[in-house]
Amino acid sequence: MANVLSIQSHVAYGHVGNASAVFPLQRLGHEVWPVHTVQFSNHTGYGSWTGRVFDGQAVDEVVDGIAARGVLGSCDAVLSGYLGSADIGHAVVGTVARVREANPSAVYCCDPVIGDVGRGVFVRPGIAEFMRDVAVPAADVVTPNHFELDLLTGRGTRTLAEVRDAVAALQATGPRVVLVTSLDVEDTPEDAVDLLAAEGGRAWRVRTPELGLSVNGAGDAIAALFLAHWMSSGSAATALGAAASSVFGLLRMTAEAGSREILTVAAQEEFVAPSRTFEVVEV
Ligand SMILES: Nc1ncnc2c1ncn2[C@@H]1O[C@H](COP(=O)(O)OP(=O)(O)O)[C@@H](O)[C@H]1O
Ligand SMILES: Cc1ncc(COP(=O)(O)O)c(C=O)c1O
Ligand SMILES: [Mg+2]
Repeated sequence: MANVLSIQSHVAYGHVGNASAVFPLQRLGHEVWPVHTVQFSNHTGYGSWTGRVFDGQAVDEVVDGIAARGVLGSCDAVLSGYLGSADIGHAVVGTVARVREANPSAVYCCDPVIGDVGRGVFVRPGIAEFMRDVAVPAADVVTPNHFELDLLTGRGTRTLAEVRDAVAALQATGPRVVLVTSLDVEDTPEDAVDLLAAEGGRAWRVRTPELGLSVNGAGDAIAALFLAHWMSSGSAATALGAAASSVFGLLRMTAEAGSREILTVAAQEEFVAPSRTFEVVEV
């Protein structure tokens, strides 16, 4: 079981950021040390929300307090997501350096939350550049969606071969492991969603049905699950299959209930024993 320092947004109502990532990790038996980059009433997909964006100092203060407990050396992973500001991003990367100093085998998983197909870029100016130039190069594992992969690599990938090239280009900047979510390439069927994971010059794909819903927070859940399964199995292929199957189960229940928020709590069995598992194919 791992100790995961999860530095992400928090919402009071609903499930994005830490409010999406923390519980699945706990349900799998991991300890999570959540540090919040923002505290909002609800996710920004609603168009209006209250609450505030914290700053780098606010993140540093909490990490200082954790360090004062003498436990940074037992931190196995840092997970980061929605940042709020580039200043917070610098605090995250500074925290990663502190954790690695205390535990050289700790890993950093960066979910480079920038935007999405359709919605475009939904973070503040400067965040995309910060992700590309600072956070992603510092990471061991990154989990962009297809839109973010293209943006980070300055490409417009349409085929699996182009995606693999872009993933290799991203790996050349630092991260060993890449998970691309919501992959939509030329041979992706209309009614399907692809995901691709790459590690050590190899890549694997999983294909699930596309569900008739559009939700926020699925990316935050899949990044957390992928990291947890990658740490426990040591295999990107295994982690891909497990994370994709769990998130599919979560979203299938969400779609059946017609809920605007993902059913993180009600669908908790899906994190432990997905009701449907999908084949992992090397590509
Ligand atoms: N409408 C959907 N139907 C099926 N699976 C989905 C759907 N939306 C999200 N997912 C699953 O959740 C994963 C993460 O969602 P995604 O939208 O890519 O994350 P993000 O919110 O970071 O953009 C996708 O790769 C896919 O496996
Ligand atoms: C506060 C906050 N955090 C995180 C996210 C990321 O959500 P997703 O997992 O859908 O990328 C969003 C997206 O709306 C958000 O508003
Ligand atoms: Mg995302």
